[in-house]
Amino acid sequence: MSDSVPGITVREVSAGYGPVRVLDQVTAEIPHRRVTAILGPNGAGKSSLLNVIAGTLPATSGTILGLGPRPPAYVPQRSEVSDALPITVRATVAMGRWAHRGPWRRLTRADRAVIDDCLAELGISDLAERQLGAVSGGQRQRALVAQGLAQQADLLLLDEPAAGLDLSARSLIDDALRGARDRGTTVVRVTHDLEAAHEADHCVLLREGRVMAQGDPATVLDADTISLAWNVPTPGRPAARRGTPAG
Ligand SMILES: Nc1ncnc2c1ncn2[C@@H]1O[C@H](COP(=O)(O)OP(=O)(O)OP(=O)(O)O)[C@@H](O)[C@H]1O
Repeated sequence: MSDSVPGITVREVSAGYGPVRVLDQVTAEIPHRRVTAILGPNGAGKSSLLNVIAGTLPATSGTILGLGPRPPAYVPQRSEVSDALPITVRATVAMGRWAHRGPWRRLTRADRAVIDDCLAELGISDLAERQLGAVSGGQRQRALVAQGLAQQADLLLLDEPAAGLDLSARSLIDDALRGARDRGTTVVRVTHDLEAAHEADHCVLLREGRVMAQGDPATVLDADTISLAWNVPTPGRPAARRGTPAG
């Protein structure tokens, strides 16, 4: 990796909900100024790990090293955002500037330029004056990603930003995340999509609250690892059995 700046280190982090532990001694590297995909089967703990990094789910043990002084931008799953909010698409994206301005301060010309750029980057400029509740789910999702980008944070965390989107919307989001990376942002996205994980610079594969593998997606995501993680058969071979040690 050409970048010598240290990334974020998740060190032996455990976390859960009440007495239930859903992350168990997770140790992972998040390289600086790269796109990292967190992937794994349903319930593996992906969102929980993202929330621990975001600081919204406390770790019961372990530490996160290398977080900068500025708060991260966090883009929630679409399902967590009400579509009944009486707010336009533009105002939704403009909220991303609050981190810089506070909610009641007037937007500057520079803020408006950032908002316009983010709307354009996600292909939703023509929807800017529509109510958030009056655009499609996929368009709303893009507005949330645009809001995250508009924060211009050092660390951008996204929980399944492309879930349920069509091919062209997915590729807009992939391009936008790579653009943010190229401008110096560290991007972490939760995904179910193996293709999106392959597009990332780095991946962390979780299963049952533990890191199963991490590193370069082309190396990590081989057919045997995928088969073991999701408990599905490798083509031409019987399914790997749950809990069976590799090899
Ligand atoms: N608020 C909560 N209260 C109690 N348990 C929770 C809560 N949120 C998640 N869990 C549990 O924690 C575990 C990990 O959930 P998490 O959402 O982190 O997994 P995930 O890998 O993101 O799953 P998915 O792919 O289904 O979105 C699951 O067993 C889930 O049921």
